Amino acid sequence: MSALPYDPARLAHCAGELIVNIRELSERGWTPATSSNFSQRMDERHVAITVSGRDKGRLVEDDIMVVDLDGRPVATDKKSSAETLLHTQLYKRFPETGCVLHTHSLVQTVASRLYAGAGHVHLEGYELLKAFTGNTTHETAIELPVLPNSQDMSTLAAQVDCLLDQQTLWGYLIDGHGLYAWGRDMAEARRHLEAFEFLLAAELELRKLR
Ligand SMILES: CSCCC(=O)C(=O)COP(=O)(O)O
Ligand SMILES: [Zn+2]
Repeated sequence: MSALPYDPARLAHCAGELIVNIRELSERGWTPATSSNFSQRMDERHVAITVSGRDKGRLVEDDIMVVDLDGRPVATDKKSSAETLLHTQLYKRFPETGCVLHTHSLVQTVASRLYAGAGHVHLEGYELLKAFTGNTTHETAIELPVLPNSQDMSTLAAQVDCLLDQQTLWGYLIDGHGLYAWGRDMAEARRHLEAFEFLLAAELELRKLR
């Protein structure tokens, strides 16, 4: 009988799924220099999340820890991601959210710089917009928000909350920093992350050609 407030088998399952997926994203160069962080919901009150400062391409099971929905470590003295609050705010707000992925690819970072002034990236007319849950046609548009960066996670989380009050979102950029994307499970969050990456790359390519 475990004295832990969560199911350790569920943590092991989440850690396994996170590590495999993070390694694949890392191999694409999306997690340079220990950047990026990742999480999965374990149950109504617990989230499995990456430990802060680890090389995300070389994670082992011990690099995944548990926090509650307020971002407090549970039954561990490990330090969770510096950006834990940006994950837990989504789990707290949306019971259906099952996975949050944050990466620092070159495309995401360059796009965040170029579109910070506008405050969003307008993505329209692409077949790949159908990768976002809820979209059934290319004849649609998405405004991907670009938030000013901050070392104060409460400031950033408040800005995200403001956006979520106004619109349905599957992701946002932070200026000079990277991309957050999420979904109901790993497969959906990854599809959203990969779609944003592709669409941002397409927009950057078009800007070069125009
Ligand atoms: C060296 S990257 C700076 C921090 C960051 O943006 C990031 O994504 C990684 O932080 P963590 O604490 O989750 O390792
Ligand atoms: Zn980051």
